[in-house]
Amino acid sequence: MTQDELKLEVAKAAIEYVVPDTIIGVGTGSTANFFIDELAKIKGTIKGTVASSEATAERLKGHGIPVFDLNSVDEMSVYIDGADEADPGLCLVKGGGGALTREKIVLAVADKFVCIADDSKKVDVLGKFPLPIEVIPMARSYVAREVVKRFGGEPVLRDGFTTDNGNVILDVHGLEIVDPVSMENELNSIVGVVTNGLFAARNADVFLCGTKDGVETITAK
Ligand SMILES: O=C(CO)[C@H](O)[C@H](O)COP(=O)(O)O
Repeated sequence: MTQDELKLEVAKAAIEYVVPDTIIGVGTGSTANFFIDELAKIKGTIKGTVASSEATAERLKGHGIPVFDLNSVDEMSVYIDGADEADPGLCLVKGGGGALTREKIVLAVADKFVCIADDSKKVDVLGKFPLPIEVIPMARSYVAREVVKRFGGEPVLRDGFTTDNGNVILDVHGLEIVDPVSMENELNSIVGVVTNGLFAARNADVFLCGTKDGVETITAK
């Protein structure tokens, strides 16, 4: 099975978690795109969606799926999104597509987080994938120095990339992430950091993991 076939399988499986007559939070990335295409087939059963990026909003609207401004939404049954890494406790690294901040905001409103990914994203310890940090542009050098001072690693500016919020991304290579919750909180306390790609303080509730033997449903250990 190709990676795209695995992504399609988890996207289909995620449809089971779509609650009729509610608003659904939708993530960003290639796996989320497969989910959007599946959601289009049952669009009449939901009230609508909130998108975690401009790209996702565009794809949803292209299918004729209603997209609400988060400020007009106070209840969301589920948030469905991909990940770059998932550990056994379902703490995640996200932000490979640069949408981490809006993803975290949309997730904050949702009752449940269903992560969808192929099994290449399953890891024992987070940190092989460079950790994205969204940073206010004028603070990038300061934040990079602080990250190295506090955690080590090598922050690299994502060249030519601006987030939907007008900010830059530092991808931190070579981090040893032993305590994802405390690292997430401490990184967020550095002035100039908008947010970082650790989804640990609020982790996934369910991980639908695409394997060659089918979709494995994993809940946090
Ligand atoms: O966090 C993300 C975007 O900011 C994505 O969920 C993550 O990068 C996974 O993407 P893909 O499904 O394309 O592998």
